[in-house]
Amino acid sequence: MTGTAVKLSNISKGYGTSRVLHDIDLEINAGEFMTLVGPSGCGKSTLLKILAGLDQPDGGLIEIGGEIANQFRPSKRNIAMVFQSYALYPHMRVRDNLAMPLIMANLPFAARMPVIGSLIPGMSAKRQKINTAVATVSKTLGIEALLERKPSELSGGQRQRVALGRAMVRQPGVFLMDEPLSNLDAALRTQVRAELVELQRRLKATFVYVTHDQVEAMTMSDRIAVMMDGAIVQVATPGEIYAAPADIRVARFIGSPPINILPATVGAQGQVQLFGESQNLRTDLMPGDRAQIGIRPEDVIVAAQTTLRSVRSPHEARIRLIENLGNEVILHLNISGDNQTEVAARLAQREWSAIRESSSDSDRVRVGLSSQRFLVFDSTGSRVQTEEIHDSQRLEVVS
Ligand SMILES: Nc1ncnc2c1ncn2[C@@H]1O[C@H](COP(=O)(O)OP(=O)(O)OP(=O)(O)O)[C@@H](O)[C@H]1O
Repeated sequence: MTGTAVKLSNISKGYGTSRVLHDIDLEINAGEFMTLVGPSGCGKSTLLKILAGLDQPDGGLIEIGGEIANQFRPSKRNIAMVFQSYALYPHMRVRDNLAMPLIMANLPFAARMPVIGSLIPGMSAKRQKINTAVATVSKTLGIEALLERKPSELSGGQRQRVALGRAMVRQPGVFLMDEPLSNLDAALRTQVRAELVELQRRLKATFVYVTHDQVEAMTMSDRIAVMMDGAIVQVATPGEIYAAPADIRVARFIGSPPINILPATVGAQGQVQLFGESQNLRTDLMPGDRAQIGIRPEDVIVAAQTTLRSVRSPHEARIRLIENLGNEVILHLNISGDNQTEVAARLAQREWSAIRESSSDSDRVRVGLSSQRFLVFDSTGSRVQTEEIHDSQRLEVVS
């Protein structure tokens, strides 16, 4: 099984008067794990259905394996789809559920009858081929022991694997998956997530995977396409999406806890100003423009309030809430003097314990916001390039 490339150009779609997809362009490489991620209602499932042939676009081209596929019926598109509801035939054993797509594609109606079918010449060879394909897929997915069971006798994870097996038997070039893990509990989700990635690498198949879960998107994908309001805002690797989001909506959507967004302005020489103080960063924005600074919670420097160990040019902050996650701690802080500004900071548990031990004030900490870590967005939310002005006042923890 090898993957097939997919290209979507200018895809648009509306229902009634509302436009759901706006000129979508997306190229997916053969053998790539591409995830469509975005908030509920942004158009992910609609795009997947259009790719599958279950819905028609109002405009635009769908190319699968280099061929224009707009007019191809779903069964002719060399794709298989796995939905969140596994849609297994409840009255059939797992073996028959797995065989069904091949039976429908390869055996004429009469040959599907148990008795008459066995009398039609040439059919037993075809049946044999189908049995072999079912055996191969069950071995790949480790579900051989389940073949004689009905779906009601399976766990959620096992059903999910059977649904995947049913997609695999026809050896499609492209797998489309719409939230396939959402019916699984948290522990099983993590396990099946890893299994799916491993399977995709092994099959070298093209996966187009829809989820609203950013953790799934970040951990599974070669590349992620972030969708907002019917448009693709950014297509990039998980690392790039996290470190260099093109848009403030992408920055906010990826990362947990979410990125901190602080209001800023632009000074006379283009320097970024936060809390009225000039930062070591310059942008091409016009003096007087409004800007927004994004800083990830793990990039917020926290130090004890009452010890020598502190932060240069610190902000005083009051601790509003402590979320203890065991291995790490999320602090929700109010920057003093400006109770409107809330900042979340993420620390390793060890770091937090050290701060606690060295501080006599359990309500307050010092916070450093290093401009080196700032992502700067203009007033429309597009990220802008920045340049460091000088190095001498870099914020850092000093002893
Ligand atoms: N058949 C339809 N008729 C009318 N509107 C529809 C239809 N299908 C989808 N929509 C609308 O199109 C928009 C996009 O829906 P879609 O299901 O593609 O979003 P999604 O990103 O997959 O959301 P979710 O994560 O909640 O599944 C939504 O506003 C939805 O209400």
